[in-house]
Amino acid sequence: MTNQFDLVIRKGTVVLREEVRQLDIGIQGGKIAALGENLAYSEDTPVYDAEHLHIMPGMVDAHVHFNEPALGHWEGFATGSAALAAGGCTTYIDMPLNGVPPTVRLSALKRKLEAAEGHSLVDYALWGGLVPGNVGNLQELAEAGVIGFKAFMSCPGGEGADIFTEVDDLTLHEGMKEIARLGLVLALHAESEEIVSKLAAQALAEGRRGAMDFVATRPIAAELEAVNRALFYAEETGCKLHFVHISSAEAVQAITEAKAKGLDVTVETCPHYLVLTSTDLERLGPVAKCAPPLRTSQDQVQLWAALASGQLDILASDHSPCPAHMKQGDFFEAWGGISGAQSSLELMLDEGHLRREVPLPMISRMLSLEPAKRFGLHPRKGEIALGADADFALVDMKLSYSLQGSDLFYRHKHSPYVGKEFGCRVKATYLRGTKVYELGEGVVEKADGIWLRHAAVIGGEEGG
Ligand SMILES: NC(=O)N[C@H]1NC(=O)NC1=O
Ligand SMILES: [Zn+2]
Repeated sequence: MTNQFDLVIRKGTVVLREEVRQLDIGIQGGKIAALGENLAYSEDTPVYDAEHLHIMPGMVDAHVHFNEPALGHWEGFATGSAALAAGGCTTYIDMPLNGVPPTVRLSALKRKLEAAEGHSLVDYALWGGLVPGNVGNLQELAEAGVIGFKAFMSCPGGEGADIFTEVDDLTLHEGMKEIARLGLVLALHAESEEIVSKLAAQALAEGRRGAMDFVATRPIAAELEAVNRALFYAEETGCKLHFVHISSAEAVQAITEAKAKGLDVTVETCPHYLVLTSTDLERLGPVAKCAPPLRTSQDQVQLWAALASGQLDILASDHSPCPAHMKQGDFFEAWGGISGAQSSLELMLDEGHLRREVPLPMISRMLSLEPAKRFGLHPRKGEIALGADADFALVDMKLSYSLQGSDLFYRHKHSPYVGKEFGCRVKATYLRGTKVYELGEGVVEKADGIWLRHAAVIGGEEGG
């Protein structure tokens, strides 16, 4: 019997949840309709020959900052999602800050959705924000379809009168109670404002403005203190937590212990903490400035060990772009945020799998499955399985290249990875069975990405 498929991706090395197998993938109506060793299909079926390629689930990047509305000249949905498509990412979750207004009330969510609609090349979900004064707005945001809330425990920086501000402890506590009631996850940027602001003031007063001076103002202790404080409130309130961009094995350990105690908490790190160090910050300049900052190579070894032992749940880019001129000047004035989203999957395959032999299903779990599950996008997104969306990154694991600025699809073509040698490369990306990127051809023109709401809250319906 032959099946009728819209497309067959033939003989790729497919990264499944627990194993890697050479399989054909039959796609019908944008979904994975068949997975098998020798699928039968009619002669006129379009076929993509993937015999020398690995097929990963499209990355689900739970942490990007696209700057619309209002700051689209930093990065917009069109350019940001094009970069993601080129990097093998098929779903992203946009953070509630670095656009104006920040996504902290329903009217702002509507502005965000208007900016995104018709401009995103891949699918997206949205975070709402928790800030002082908006605990009463969380319910309307949850009902409208945000997948969770994000709060900062240290000052986020940014522009505009309607700025995203860090939470005080009371807001954090009250917010957690409300978010627990709503059943969603609170994502936290965990650095102690008390510690980092005082250290920064001291450094500036003493005229210390270099890379290492900046790093010293945001020590691991500041991360660990904030993590422990938040865990205390989580235990009090029953709120589910997700710690974004954790930079130290010490903080990962504290979170692991909290999990063992039964707290519902997950931890994310970003490729830049695994690939770059504070020495690279000195060498590269503010293009590699982020918060928490890059750590030492010894810290990085420990973070890899934490990853290898299965203590990390999610890998996300924390793509926080800005115009190039904002990455000039001294380390305290320059924008804090790395443009890296296009490279996340390649970085993890290259540095994690090719160089350190982390198994592919494990990498894929952190890039795709866990974020999809944690934020209500699974089973539609996150893995290569029957019935799921046909979202794939097709990767040539032997194609090495040196990343050039001209390869980048960002609005501003700077990244700390320009000049880096990669041992593998994304060859093509498929979103719901449609090719959205192919190496050499670039990205498609048509922006067919749709807004995804939280599956458990809305029943898996896409928005509109
Ligand atoms: N405002 C903002 O995007 N901040 C992000 N940048 C960064 O390096 N860490 C962050 O949390
Ligand atoms: Zn961020």
